[in-house]
Amino acid sequence: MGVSKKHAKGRLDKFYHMAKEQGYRARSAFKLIQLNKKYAFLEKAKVLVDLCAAPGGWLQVAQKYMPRSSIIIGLDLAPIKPIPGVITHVEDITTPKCRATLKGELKTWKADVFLHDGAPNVGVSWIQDAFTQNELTLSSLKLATEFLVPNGVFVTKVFRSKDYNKLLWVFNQLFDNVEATKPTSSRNVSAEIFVVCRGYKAPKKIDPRLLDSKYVFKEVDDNAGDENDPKKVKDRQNQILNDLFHPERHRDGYADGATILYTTTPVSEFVRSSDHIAILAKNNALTFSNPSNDAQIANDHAVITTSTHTTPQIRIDIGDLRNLGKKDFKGLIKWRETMRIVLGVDKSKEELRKAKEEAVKSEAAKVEEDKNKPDTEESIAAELAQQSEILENERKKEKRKSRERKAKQLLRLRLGMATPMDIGLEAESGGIDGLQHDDYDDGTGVSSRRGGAASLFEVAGARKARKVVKEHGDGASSVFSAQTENLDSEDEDYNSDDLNDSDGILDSDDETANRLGGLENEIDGLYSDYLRRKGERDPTLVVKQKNAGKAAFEEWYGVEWEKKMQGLEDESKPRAKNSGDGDSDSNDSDFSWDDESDEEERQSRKRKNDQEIFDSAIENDGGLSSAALSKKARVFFDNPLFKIASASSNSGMFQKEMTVSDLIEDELDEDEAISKANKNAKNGSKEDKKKSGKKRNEDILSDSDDEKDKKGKSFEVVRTSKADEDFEQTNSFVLDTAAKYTMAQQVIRKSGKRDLIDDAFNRYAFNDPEDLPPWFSADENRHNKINLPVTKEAVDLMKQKLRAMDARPIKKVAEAKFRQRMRATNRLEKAKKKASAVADDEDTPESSKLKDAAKIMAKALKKKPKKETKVVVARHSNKGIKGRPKGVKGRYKMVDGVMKKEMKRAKGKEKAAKKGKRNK
Ligand SMILES: C[S@@+](CC[C@H](N)C(=O)[O-])C[C@H]1O[C@@H](n2cnc3c(N)ncnc32)[C@H](O)[C@@H]1O
Repeated sequence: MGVSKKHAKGRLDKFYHMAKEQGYRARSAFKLIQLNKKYAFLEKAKVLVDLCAAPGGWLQVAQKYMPRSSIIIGLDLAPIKPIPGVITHVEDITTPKCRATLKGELKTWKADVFLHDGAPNVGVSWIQDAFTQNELTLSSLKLATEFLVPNGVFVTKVFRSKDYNKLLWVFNQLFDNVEATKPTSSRNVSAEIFVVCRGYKAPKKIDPRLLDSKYVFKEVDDNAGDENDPKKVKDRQNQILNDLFHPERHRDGYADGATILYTTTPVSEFVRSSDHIAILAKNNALTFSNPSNDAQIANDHAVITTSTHTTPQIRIDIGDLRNLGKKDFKGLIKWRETMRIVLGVDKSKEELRKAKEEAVKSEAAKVEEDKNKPDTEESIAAELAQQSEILENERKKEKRKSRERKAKQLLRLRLGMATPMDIGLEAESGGIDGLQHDDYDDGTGVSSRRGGAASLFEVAGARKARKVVKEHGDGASSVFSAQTENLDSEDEDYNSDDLNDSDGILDSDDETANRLGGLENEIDGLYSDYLRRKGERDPTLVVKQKNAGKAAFEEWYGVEWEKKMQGLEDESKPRAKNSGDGDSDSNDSDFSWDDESDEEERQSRKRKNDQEIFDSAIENDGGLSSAALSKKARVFFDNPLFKIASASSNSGMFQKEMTVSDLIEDELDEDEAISKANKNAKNGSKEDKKKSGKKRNEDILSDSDDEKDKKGKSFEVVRTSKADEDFEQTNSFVLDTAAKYTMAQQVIRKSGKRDLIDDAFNRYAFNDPEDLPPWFSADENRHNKINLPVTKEAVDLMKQKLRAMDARPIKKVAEAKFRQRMRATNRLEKAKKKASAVADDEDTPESSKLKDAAKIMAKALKKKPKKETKVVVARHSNKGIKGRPKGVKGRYKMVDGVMKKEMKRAKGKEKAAKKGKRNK
């Protein structure tokens, strides 16, 4: 069969491979095998005629299954390669010549079986274009009726269509038993079906109309009259396309009206027709034939054949439309579009573009022409109105933008992010364009670029700025109020253009002041809330702030302190000025967000300022009232412990005015005292040690009054009498050192409290072993072992890992094992393939199939015996030779006599050892 590989590729299925394996020329061989399996007509047949037999798959099957020395004749349009015991002829089965050839071969014989597997196809000269598939079937039946023995078998391929039933009816007239069947080897997507007609009636006379296609089939064109309805044409095209791309829809047969006849259409028609999809669907092939000798078709074909776009692939595709895939169809449709351009039916893209350009040009020329026409009064008025509207819109837009800018600027001013001087200058220069609104945090009113701690002072700065604005007199305040007004009207104006008209109206001064005050309070309130929330959310903030030099300011003394500080700060201002620190006033106002190099300097100045404020606050207060404390701090200091402590000390919470530097010094002193005490405890006599052991804590905490005076520090003497020791030890916790202060801070946090307790256990509390009770020492000796900073589980895990690492085979061994496994897998795969080929072999009986497959698998699984290495002693003729010794096949190893003896001895020892083991 002349089918190109490309077209056959879709058929490379199981039966294709099986046919290849078993030496059949066509996969269709399995169709006959399966039909014969069902109806067993080959084994009994002596004479068989195969019509449309090329390439000869069915002939091979017939030759295999029919008794020896049977007569097998094959006919086809295409030549068939010789098959032993098979006669073949190149014949067209529809011609009388074929009939004569057959008669000449059969002579007086009649055939027991007639086979027909004909299908019109490309690759041979299709002289009978007008013949259809089922007409071919009728032709084969005609031959069969002439040469078939009574009771003979006729097997034919039929395509399911509306003609199918008509054919069946004809078969039933001539045969006793007619059965249609579809072997599994026949593709589901194919509409072919096989009809096995048995028991030929061999009537003496057959009505010629029974075998005449004109009478048997009658074509009805269901689509007649639809051509003028574009919707129907489109729908039909879609339907056809769908069918083309989804052939599996035809599993149950083609719909009525769809043709399966071998039809062709001239290529020219396909290219020119608008119903090209239908042409693709209807026809088996497009040809360059011109039956009506039409001049245009001839011309088109000449152009198309010579065109470079008509590639060999396109020629193959148009020659066999039935075998095309979706991609091929798309390719053909694209090719058609190109051909239409080549033939001048459609315009190319370039031409279309040019046409479009032309159209645009002519339109522009028309507009130009209109322009040059003298203006009428109405057109001038309309144009004027249009222009003024545009101008008005632009003006409004500009106004809105400037209002927004001003509002933002004001907000910056209030948050201390800009100075009134800036505003004054910028206002004078007609706007503040350099401001970036990224610098805002709308939610809290606090700049996103500054840390929370610094913000407190920035709010103060903002207030200061406000003050300055007020003091600045009319000019500055008017700018300020103008901006305030704009900020107030911001909500209304931001989104509404309709309110733009009120832009220029300013409120009175009173209203401005009221609004300003309200806004100010609002911002203050928001900021206080923000600080409080932040403090509550982040317990570590206290420590952070302390580290930043703020000395737990807000957390310990509450936000109320902010106000106090504000007052102090305001007070300190003139002082700073008086002291000649000319920059101090401009500290805040000079700061610019963009000038980051000044940030550090500013921070250090701020810290200094804070320290001053903090110190003076302590000076003024001499302690802190509970009202001034934050909620957390208040809860902490409400503990009766502090009340007792403060009552006993009678000096408020801080017994002396302590500055941050004092606290640090205290801490250093305390450390000194501890180390001193430890030294004494170590170096002194036993007695001293005892004393120091008992009194060490006292010493550390109380220190001598003299020393106290010397240092000028007021350390509290904690213990007054032995009886009070316990009570005082627990109740006299006074925040008089930095260490205690830190501890107090730690107590606030839950985890900190826990850590504090844990850390309080001190194994060095007793330095002298004699201080310890004997049971403690014994216990200590028993349990005091080195405590590794790793858990037992972690060590065990590591041990396991190391063990696993040790157990891993070395690389070479692993590789060898892998190679071994791969070889085994490959062997098994091969065996599986062989076994499945055996299982699929239709010719082998089931019982032997199973045995064969089992044998193959067993062979594959069997371990190959290790090749033995022959030991050859290098003596006599083998002495000193190079290469393989004579008469030795396979693997060998040359050894000298001594080596052989040694090997023997080693083997003997091994054996003896084994024996000994067994005897034991
Ligand atoms: C599907 S193939 C047959 C395959 C065949 N049964 C085998 O097993 O090898 C169909 C064959 O019908 C042949 N054919 C189609 N029309 C024919 C005709 N009018 N005369 C003879 N052979 C024809 C084609 O040449 C083609 O080789």
